[in-house]
Amino acid sequence: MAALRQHHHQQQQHQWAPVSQVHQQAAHAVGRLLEADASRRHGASLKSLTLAPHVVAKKATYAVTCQVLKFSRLLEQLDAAVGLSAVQPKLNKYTTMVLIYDLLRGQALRKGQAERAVLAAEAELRGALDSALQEAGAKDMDGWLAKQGGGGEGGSGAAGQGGASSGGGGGSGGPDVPHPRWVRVNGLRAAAAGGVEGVAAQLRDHLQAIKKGKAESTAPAEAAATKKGKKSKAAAADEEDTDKDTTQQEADLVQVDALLPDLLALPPGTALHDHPLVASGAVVLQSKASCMPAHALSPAPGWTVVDCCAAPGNKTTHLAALMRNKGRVFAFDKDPKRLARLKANAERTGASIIQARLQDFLSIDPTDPEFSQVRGVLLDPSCSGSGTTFTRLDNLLPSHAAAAARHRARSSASQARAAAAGAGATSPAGGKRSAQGDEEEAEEVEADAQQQQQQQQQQQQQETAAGQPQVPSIAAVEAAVAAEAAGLEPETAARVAQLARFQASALSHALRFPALERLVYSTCSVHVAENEGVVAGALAAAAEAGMELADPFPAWHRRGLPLFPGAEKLVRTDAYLDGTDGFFVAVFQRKQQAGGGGGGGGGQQDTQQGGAASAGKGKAKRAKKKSS
Ligand SMILES: C[S@@+](CC[C@H](N)C(=O)[O-])C[C@H]1O[C@@H](n2cnc3c(N)ncnc32)[C@H](O)[C@@H]1O
Repeated sequence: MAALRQHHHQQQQHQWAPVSQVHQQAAHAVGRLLEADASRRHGASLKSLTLAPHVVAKKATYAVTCQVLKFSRLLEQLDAAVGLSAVQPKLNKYTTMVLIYDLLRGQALRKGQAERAVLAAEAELRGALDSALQEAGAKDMDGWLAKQGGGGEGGSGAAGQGGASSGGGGGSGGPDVPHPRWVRVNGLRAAAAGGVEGVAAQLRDHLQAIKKGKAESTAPAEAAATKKGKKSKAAAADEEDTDKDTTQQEADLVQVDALLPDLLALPPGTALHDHPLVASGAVVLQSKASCMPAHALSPAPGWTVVDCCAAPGNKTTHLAALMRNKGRVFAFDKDPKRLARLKANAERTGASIIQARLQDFLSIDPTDPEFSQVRGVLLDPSCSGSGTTFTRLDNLLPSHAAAAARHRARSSASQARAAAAGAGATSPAGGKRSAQGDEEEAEEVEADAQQQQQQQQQQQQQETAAGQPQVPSIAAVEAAVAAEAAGLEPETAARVAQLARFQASALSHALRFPALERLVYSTCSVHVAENEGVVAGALAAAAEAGMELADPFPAWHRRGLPLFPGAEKLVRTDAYLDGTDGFFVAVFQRKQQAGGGGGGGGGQQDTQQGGAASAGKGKAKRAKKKSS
């Protein structure tokens, strides 16, 4: 502390120089993320803060931010122990954390007086680190992290930078296999590039050029040996085999997705933000999950479609592309900034049939004559975003570490109880609430929910066997939602419940378009409350409107939770297993009428849309008559 005070005194003689730009950017991102996390707000993601176009040295900024977040509690502890940000008024807390991290683990601190201020406290910081590690029973910082049970970076790799990084799971927070870089080929702009195949070929060339550049810079000795003709026969044979492998690898670099024909998978972490195909709108950086809803709606060219909560318009522009810019897409959003982004995206992607409207979707009247021809509706409302945790790297934030620790504690407590029960032991608490009361209560609710769900399923089976009509069971869904809420942080549970209420109102509103043939409801949430819960709540209204659930992707393997009949038609994706964000898609389509002909959109759905168009038209006419 004495050295620090002296340094601080000297500092006051000089003008304060700013910290280096990477440190500054990382500190800004760390501050935003930690503050949002502390107040349980769902703000900007780590990637959007560190890989945004205005960020310089994105890779370094991203890497430092990830590391500082992983060690944030330790870094805060060290800052508090030494009193760095307290003594140095111009060193804010987050800058200090970034600089301490770089001092202890990262690159040597050189630039700027802020860095020098931290350097002046190096001995004290190292002393504080030793004490903190000792207290945690860890040998080093990695050991400290392991003791916290965290550190998984979730396949971050060199995300967004440097070509074909393979990334890596690296801990408990993420899957072993990182997500591919998904890109959607935009048919409205990709013709000049040769369509899907042409774009794939260009992207392959791009990746190979990056690879070649890297290889040349990393293997000068090999290159020199080859030039001088020093290759042995064995080496030449090896090279031939390698060439064959390379051809295969080159083809594998960019693959057309098996489910969605306009989607390409590139190696994880491929940086394309500045690629000309992206700038021209021929390629849209959009994940596989996010591309599912437009395909699930599968609007035919000429349809009138409503995108209820549309901005920034990834799915809206996708709809326009599938409709080949024929027909009309009403795009509503109540956020002016986001709607401005939608308009810019529509412009860039050449989606000219979009009518962007700054309006609360719940305030529009679906029976207004203006909407009498609406045949397709896409509802992708605000949601908790819990399926994007992995992509957003939220697992690096303290609240997630705490939730994971609680989850582990719960699991080991129940294992211990199961073991005790197996040995015929009785609870030492003797029926009273133990210190783990809250955890146990949550487990009891969960067990209760499971029991109710089983009873419900048995009842349904009996009813089916007895030939009774199947009434969708809401009780099982309610039980699952309650069990889920019990396992969440109270603030998160309240937020999810509030979102689910909005989603339910939006869905019932969306079902009111008189000529509706097909409706897609989607979220990037993994919560039952926002997914199966919302759909189950709308089944009665949907049936009244003549709509029923349909399966948009019969070939897709992951389904809705089996909480009610028809849930097998719902589509889910799992961020840890499916190479894309956790996502949910439900499709309602107009019930087929006996003898009805083919309806509108094409796509992969399991049932024809026969009769839907004419039924819709009849309804639309009636609505028009009524309103005039
Ligand atoms: C999940 S985002 C939509 C993402 C969009 N579908 C895409 O793919 O780019 C949800 C959007 O709903 C908007 N929103 C929320 N409540 C709304 C309401 N009542 N009416 C219209 N838009 C709303 C938010 O402003 C936000 O832009």
